[in-house]
Amino acid sequence: MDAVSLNDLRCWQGNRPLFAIPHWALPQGEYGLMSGPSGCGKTSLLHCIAGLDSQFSGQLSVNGTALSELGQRGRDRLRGEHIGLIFQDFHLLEGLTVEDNLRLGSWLGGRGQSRAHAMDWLDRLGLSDQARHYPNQLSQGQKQRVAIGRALIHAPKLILADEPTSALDDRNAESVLALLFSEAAGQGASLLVASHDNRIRDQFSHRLALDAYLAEPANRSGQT
Ligand SMILES: Nc1ncnc2c1ncn2[C@@H]1O[C@H](COP(=O)(O)OP(=O)(O)OP(=O)(O)O)[C@@H](O)[C@H]1O
Repeated sequence: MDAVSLNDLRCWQGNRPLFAIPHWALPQGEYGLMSGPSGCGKTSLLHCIAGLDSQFSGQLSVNGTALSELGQRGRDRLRGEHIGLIFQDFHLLEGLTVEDNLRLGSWLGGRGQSRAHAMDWLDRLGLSDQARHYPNQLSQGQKQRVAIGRALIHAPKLILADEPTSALDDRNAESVLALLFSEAAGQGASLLVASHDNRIRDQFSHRLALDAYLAEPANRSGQT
């Protein structure tokens, strides 16, 4: 079974078609990179896969479940239980400490909100000293790590990461990517990263280049 399967998938923003993908799949347990220029629709597609956006037609399946057959509540449940989404702008809750952002992620994912579990994660993320800090007291790299921890603390089977390295220098980009790979491997999860960061391209064996499928100019075909 594939972690993500797209067939004859068309996505829109409002009335504007973004792209049409004849077929693409990410096998379970593997790592994929979705690339394409700014504004081509990478975030839109990640949000469709996560069940946050339903502006698509065709078939989009996550771990064998067709999203079009689920209502909003079913998509929310699928995301809560099986998907970890790392937003491009982190979306950390500014009024909560780092520790409480993680505990909230654990609770939303149905894993309770144990302090020990959150502290264990903060240790793995190298953020134990920042447990009582608020997001506005963190660097970009630290915020990225909190966002990763919050998305992964409930052990999702599919990890979706939106531009996780683009705002980071080489050293931080490398360490964030290493963290994503090691956590995905440790949890037996599949990983789909959306990025136009060419530094990370060669590290993925499965690639979806959205440039090949843009609605305008006319579609070309091709899976890289
Ligand atoms: N809420 C929205 N309302 C209207 N248009 C939107 C909205 N969100 C995105 N768009 C438009 O949809 C298109 C795709 O946006 P999207 O954010 O998915 O692209 P992207 O490839 O992720 O871009 P980037 O690499 O810059 O993050 C863009 O042209 C954008 O302007």
